[in-house]
Amino acid sequence: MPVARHRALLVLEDGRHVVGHSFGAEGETFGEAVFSTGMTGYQETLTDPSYRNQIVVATTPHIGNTGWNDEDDESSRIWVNGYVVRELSRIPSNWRSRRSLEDAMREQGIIGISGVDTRALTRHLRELGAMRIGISTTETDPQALLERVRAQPSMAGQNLVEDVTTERTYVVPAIGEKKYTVAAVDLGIKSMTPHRLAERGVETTVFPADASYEELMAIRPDGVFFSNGPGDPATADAQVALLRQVLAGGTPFFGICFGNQLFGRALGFGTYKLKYGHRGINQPVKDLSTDKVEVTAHNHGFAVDAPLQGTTQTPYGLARVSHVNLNDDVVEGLALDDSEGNLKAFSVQYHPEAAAGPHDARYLFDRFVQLMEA
Ligand SMILES: NC(=O)CC[C@H](N)C(=O)O
Repeated sequence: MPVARHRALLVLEDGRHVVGHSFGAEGETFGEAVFSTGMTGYQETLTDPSYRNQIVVATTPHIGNTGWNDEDDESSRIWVNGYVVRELSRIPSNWRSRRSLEDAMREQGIIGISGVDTRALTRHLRELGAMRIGISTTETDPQALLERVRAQPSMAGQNLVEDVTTERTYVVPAIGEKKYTVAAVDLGIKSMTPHRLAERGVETTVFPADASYEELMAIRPDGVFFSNGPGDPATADAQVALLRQVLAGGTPFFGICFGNQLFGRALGFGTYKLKYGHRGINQPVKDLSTDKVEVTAHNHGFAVDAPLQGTTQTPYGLARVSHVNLNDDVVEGLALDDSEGNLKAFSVQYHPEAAAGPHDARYLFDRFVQLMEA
């Protein structure tokens, strides 16, 4: 049955506007417009806390085909501030589906707009860079909405860790025999990450982002993990200070995405905002230690500024870039070696946990386990 749809208005901060159809909740919403090229995995994308204060534009023209299930959420809720699609599937069909994408969005108050040429919008964002966006199902005047879009803060300078981190410490048990204990700092963690560790015999204790070094060490961890997360890494000084204590103490460390950016800052490198970021599940990354290329899942708008070649002396050891993006040479991984050349700590900018795939980068969890073993 075709649904009669209300009008929705989308306005970008440069004044470009599009009229489409409302889906999900009604009202008005703002954020940073970012495009994702993943053809699958919208449920994982929408529930990724790293998308806090962002409105996702799906380049894939047909979204919602497999509905919404009870298993694939990456966290307790949808985090995006809005969703922009070309065409919404009218009949979701999958054996695991429990409700439609639209029902899930409506239940959680998330505003969507369909009927938008999202490929044209993406080309525009690629040319001009990520920008602020507003969607409204109540406003009809683009100029009025534009003024409210321009009154929003930009993503640079936003600290969003407190919005997404867990209030209480919790434990994700190992699957099968427990071999290692990891202290994970939740900066916006996705549930697949402790799961990948659990599959390898790791029990993960997930801590709030304001946990102290003493609290982490109280569980006598074999390794410390810093998760992905939303916002500007330059605002997370407290967690950078915590990470420096971990590095000085010598506990093996692994970081993903935001965790990679904070590792970079802890080592003395800077971070900067990319023009439009990497979001999708087909980004080619080269592991500089093996020269192997892996196809990887990404969601980042910031990156670490570090020399691609050579090593950098830091108070914690010798730092080097371990992975690089083959599309644009962006730093995709960092490693820290001790004076004997043994790995002490490492991180990647992309997502080896990749719930929606691809799985090329899963070896990184094995690398973390090997590091704890050593
Ligand atoms: N997925 C993430 O951890 C994102 C990190 C950071 N918020 C960025 O946009 O680059």
